[in-house]
Amino acid sequence: MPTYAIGDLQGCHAEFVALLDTLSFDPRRDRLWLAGDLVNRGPGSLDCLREVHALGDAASVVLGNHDLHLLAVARGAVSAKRSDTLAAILEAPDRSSLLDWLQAQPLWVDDGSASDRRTLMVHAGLLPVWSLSQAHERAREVEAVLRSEGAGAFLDVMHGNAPERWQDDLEGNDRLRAIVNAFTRMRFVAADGTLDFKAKEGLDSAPGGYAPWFTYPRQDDPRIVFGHWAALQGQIPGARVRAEALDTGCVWGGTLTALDLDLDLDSGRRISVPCRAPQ
Ligand SMILES: Nc1ncnc2c1ncn2[C@@H]1O[C@H](COP(=O)(O)OP(=O)(O)OP(=O)(O)OP(=O)(O)OC[C@H]2O[C@@H](n3cnc4c(N)ncnc43)[C@H](O)[C@@H]2O)[C@@H](O)[C@H]1O
Repeated sequence: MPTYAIGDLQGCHAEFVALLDTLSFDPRRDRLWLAGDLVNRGPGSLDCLREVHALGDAASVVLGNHDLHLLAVARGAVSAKRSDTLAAILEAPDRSSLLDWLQAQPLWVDDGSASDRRTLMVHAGLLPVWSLSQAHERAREVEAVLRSEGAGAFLDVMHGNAPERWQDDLEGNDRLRAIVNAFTRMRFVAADGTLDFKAKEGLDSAPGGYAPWFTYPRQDDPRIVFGHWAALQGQIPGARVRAEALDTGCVWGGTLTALDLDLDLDSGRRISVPCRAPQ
């Protein structure tokens, strides 16, 4: 029963089907972890959502920034951007069941062990100033709100960069937004936990005083599976944590990548399929 982790689908449905085929994936036997951003930018967002939803318990998903953006657009909290490819989902007859399911997905998935060396998946990364248990608790805070009657009120004000620096005494929507931004939008971070939201390209685009989140050493030693940062092309030079970058930029003309999680970190067993139709 292999478990495969796959990076950002972003509506690349044809490639997703091709990758599952290459893996000979069988939902009765195998398991799938999906690192978030199932939708947007690519042409097959509705099909991706339906396909993953239909996998049921065979798939574990974390929410990415584009998934959360879809939830906010769907309730009219923000307008769709010109580059969004979400219209088919918003007009679909099964829109409600798909969006309800999406909104119930977590920010954090792990292998169920309590160990400091557990394998976990988040969309963007793990904020270096948080311990493993703090990060897990904070993910649970947001997940509880998204599954509550207060979800809409938070989605209405979720977008935004402030507060950029995490502080333990943050409260209310500022606290929730800071948690969402750390888990789903982080790339470069300052040593005090301040996030940068401008730089999106490769490692040489780091603003002064900021470094990739995975270059800060941690006291604990989890194996962190993440997506989000396409320009890394799956590489994390200088990493000081055990991490696996899985967004290999399919929607940008790169590849869609799966990692066999049951093998050792150093085994490097990745399976990729090429983008079929660059955006
Ligand atoms: N709390 C909140 N506040 C605000 N917004 C929120 C929010 N919560 C959710 N959102 C939403 O988040 C969405 C994304 O915001 P954006 O700000 O538009 O997205 P992004 O950082 O570019 O993220 P993306 O996930 O697309 O990054 P990727 O690495 O693929 O691509 C990034 C760049 O990498 C480049 N790239 C890709 N592959 C590359 C390669 N091989 N080499 C170099 N560059 C590459 C691409 O050209 C691209 O410019 C918006 O819709 C926004 O509304």
